[in-house]
Amino acid sequence: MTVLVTTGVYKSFGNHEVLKGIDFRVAPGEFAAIFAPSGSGKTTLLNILATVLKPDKGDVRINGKSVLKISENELNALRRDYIGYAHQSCKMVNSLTLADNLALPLLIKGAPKSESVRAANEIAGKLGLTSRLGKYPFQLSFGERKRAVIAMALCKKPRLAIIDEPTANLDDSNGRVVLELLDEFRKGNDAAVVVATHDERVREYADRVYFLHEGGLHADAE
Ligand SMILES: Nc1ncnc2c1ncn2[C@@H]1O[C@H](COP(=O)(O)OP(=O)(O)OP(=O)(O)O)[C@@H](O)[C@H]1O
Repeated sequence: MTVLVTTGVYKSFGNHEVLKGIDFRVAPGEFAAIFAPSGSGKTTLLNILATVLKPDKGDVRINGKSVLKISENELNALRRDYIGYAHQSCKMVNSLTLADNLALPLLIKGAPKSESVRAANEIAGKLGLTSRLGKYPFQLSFGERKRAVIAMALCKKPRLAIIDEPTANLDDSNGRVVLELLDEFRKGNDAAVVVATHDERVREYADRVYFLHEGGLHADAE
């Protein structure tokens, strides 16, 4: 049983072939780490896994269905209910407080307001953001925004969480808090977690480690 499977995924921009036949899979409860040097196509790959970018060739199957063959409505439902994606750009809604940003994914999923607020408060507590809940995104540090977008990705309890550089912009101790939370999340929810990272500490948590190099995804030889 798998949450996500890609087969033979290719992606080019102009004549620059960035991904050259990516085969990847992740199962429920599994933590997969992709080590990727800057410019190797990490964001391109994560965007494809999260369904926000289409490959030129190959297939991406999520929850048993090819995301290239389902309707736009089904795709939106998949993104809303099944996938939590923390993109490296740390996008938040600038006109909403941190508390409202955190509650938003659950409200969009259709959860009652009380449940959304409770879940937002809970995850803010776990990530040391409680004192920042009333602040707007522009009032947050890079590290706080990083933790906020991870919280937004996880608070709706997706079956598939895709987190770009979970520990970037974080000090050692906050980085460790985030990695522990991701580990607890996948174990507690039988969810698949996929991260792209440069942080060697991620190896302690990952079931599978890959390298993205020259357009190919290679399993760790260790
Ligand atoms: N929309 C686009 N149009 C043209 N070229 C693009 C586009 N998106 C990415 N690229 C190119 O594809 C290559 C891989 O980009 P990508 O953003 O996936 O790299 P990355 O590994 O995430 O890098 P970084 O870690 O520095 O963000 C780069 O050479 C980039 O310039």
